[in-house]
Amino acid sequence: MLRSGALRLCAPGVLRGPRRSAAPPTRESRPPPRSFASEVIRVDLSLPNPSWSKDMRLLFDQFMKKTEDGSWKRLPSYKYVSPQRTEVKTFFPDGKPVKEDHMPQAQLFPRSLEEGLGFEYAMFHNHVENRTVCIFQGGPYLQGASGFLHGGAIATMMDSTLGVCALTAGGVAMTANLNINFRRPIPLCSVVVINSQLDKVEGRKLFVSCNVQSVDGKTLHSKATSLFVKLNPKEV
Ligand SMILES: CCCCCCCCCCCC(=O)SCCNC(=O)CCNC(=O)[C@H](O)C(C)(C)COP(=O)(O)OP(=O)(O)OC[C@H]1O[C@@H](n2cnc3c(N)ncnc32)[C@H](O)[C@@H]1OP(=O)(O)O
Repeated sequence: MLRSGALRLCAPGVLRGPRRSAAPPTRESRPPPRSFASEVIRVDLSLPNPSWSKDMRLLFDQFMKKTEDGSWKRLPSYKYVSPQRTEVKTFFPDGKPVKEDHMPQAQLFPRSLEEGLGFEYAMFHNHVENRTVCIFQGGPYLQGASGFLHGGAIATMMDSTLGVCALTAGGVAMTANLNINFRRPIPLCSVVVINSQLDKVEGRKLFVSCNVQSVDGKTLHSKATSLFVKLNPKEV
């Protein structure tokens, strides 16, 4: 009952079509060929698509209005991060470079599922206030308890939002610690707002926090505090 109720919130068409079956991967889900056109690689995925629900579109439009005076910026987002580099230097002296053969398959994890089925999101950043907001619609492939989002999927989006907040303020950094309290479950296919902020900087340490709320702001779904550590400049 709950499950079907939650799924009705999905935009029409999200659960239709070959995606439900064990059909072969679509062109979109296959690793890009080496000659993958750069315009395909550079598709900005933080723009509305047909899988977005009405709530998601309304929120997106509200935040786009906030970008008009320049205080907020929409952050573009891409699936393929470094597709044309054949060998990528890691940030660690003892880290092995990513091998040439793996790079065409490398995708940003939250962008790796098909449209509407996994993570649909857009982020906005306020440079003055050091805040990043993510509007997030979790699709049917992110189910944990029946009808609700998996905690790992929620953690992924919290980490990503906190990461963007920390990275935008401090440069290259990685999550050292992430402390989450899950307070209320998030119905599958519903939309939530992740509000993150930079709380404190101590040397290389960036302390950030966030909460996850329902669109109407009445339900606090989750809260987190996190530490990001800027990578040692000698190692970058
Ligand atoms: C283009 C697309 C973009 C897309 C952007 C998308 C953003 C996505 C973001 C996702 C980010 C991730 O998931 S990252 C993946 C998950 N994270 C990881 O795999 C990181 C693994 N951990 C590490 O590699 C390392 O521990 C580091 C880099 C975090 C820190 O190592 P380090 O550089 O050697 O620094 P270290 O000396 O240990 O610590 C520095 C200071 O931080 C403190 N510190 C370190 N760890 C902790 C800790 N857990 N809790 C408390 N304090 C800590 C130390 O006490 C020290 O304090 P003091 O003595 O100075 O006071």
